Amino acid sequence: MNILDTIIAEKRLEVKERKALHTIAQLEQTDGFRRDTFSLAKFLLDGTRTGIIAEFKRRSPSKGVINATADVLEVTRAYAENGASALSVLTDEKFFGGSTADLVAARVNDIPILRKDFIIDEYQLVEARSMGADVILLIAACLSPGEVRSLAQTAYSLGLEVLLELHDEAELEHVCEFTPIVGINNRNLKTFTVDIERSLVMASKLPEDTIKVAESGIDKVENVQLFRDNGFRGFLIGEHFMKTADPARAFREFVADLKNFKK
Ligand SMILES: O=C(O)c1ccccc1NCC(=O)[C@H](O)[C@H](O)COP(=O)(O)O
Repeated sequence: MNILDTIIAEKRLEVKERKALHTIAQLEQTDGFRRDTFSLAKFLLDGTRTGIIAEFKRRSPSKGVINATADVLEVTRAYAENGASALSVLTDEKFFGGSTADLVAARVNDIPILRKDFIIDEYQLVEARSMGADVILLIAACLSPGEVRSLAQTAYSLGLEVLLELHDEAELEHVCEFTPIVGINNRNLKTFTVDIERSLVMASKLPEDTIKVAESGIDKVENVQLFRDNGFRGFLIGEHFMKTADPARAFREFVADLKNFKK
């Protein structure tokens, strides 16, 4: 069993437990359902921001503890105020040290928030809306094409957008009319190897009007520029900021370098 299989097996148990705590009807009564959601597609396409989807990630299966002390409010505010197009907030506790509370805290920011978790059940979509998310992640490596289609359609009916994550050519069959935003994960989630070229290889294989997002292993402004040159509008970056003692500062410096690089 690889790490992704382990995470999904745990997630099935977790979702079962969470369903016993709150019914869907109860979640639908929460504040999250009374707000208008922000559109990730619009924020990525409008060109006034960096395209960076800045991630708040405390730890990961591949790296262990990344940052044990970072404050979610301070870091996500700095991301939002300095040009992030969206936030990605881990809500998985067991493997990433995230929580619902982290996403709720980040909701003070007026930019789209991706609930970064392992979505396998419609109940998690209702939870995502309830906690204040605007976008959910669907990972092709742990869902069938039919499951992606069904979950994505339900997400849109709840006012949520979808970031569909692919890694290789075999997963292209997961793309459907409900997944206009597609991320290419440069990290193989089964082996943890990172190959920044993955996004480039996959770019030309996606439908032409896809809003393309490069994910993982991005630690240089040169990477972002190369992805931009190849038609990418979004860049999901976590560890490069979170591994430092001051992720807010690391983000500001990265954005400044990116602006200078363009000149
Ligand atoms: O990062 C891991 O170890 C991992 C393991 C299993 C499933 C998912 C995993 N990571 C999720 C991601 O791909 C990243 O959090 C995201 O793309 C940001 O990547 P990075 O900039 O390299 O932190």
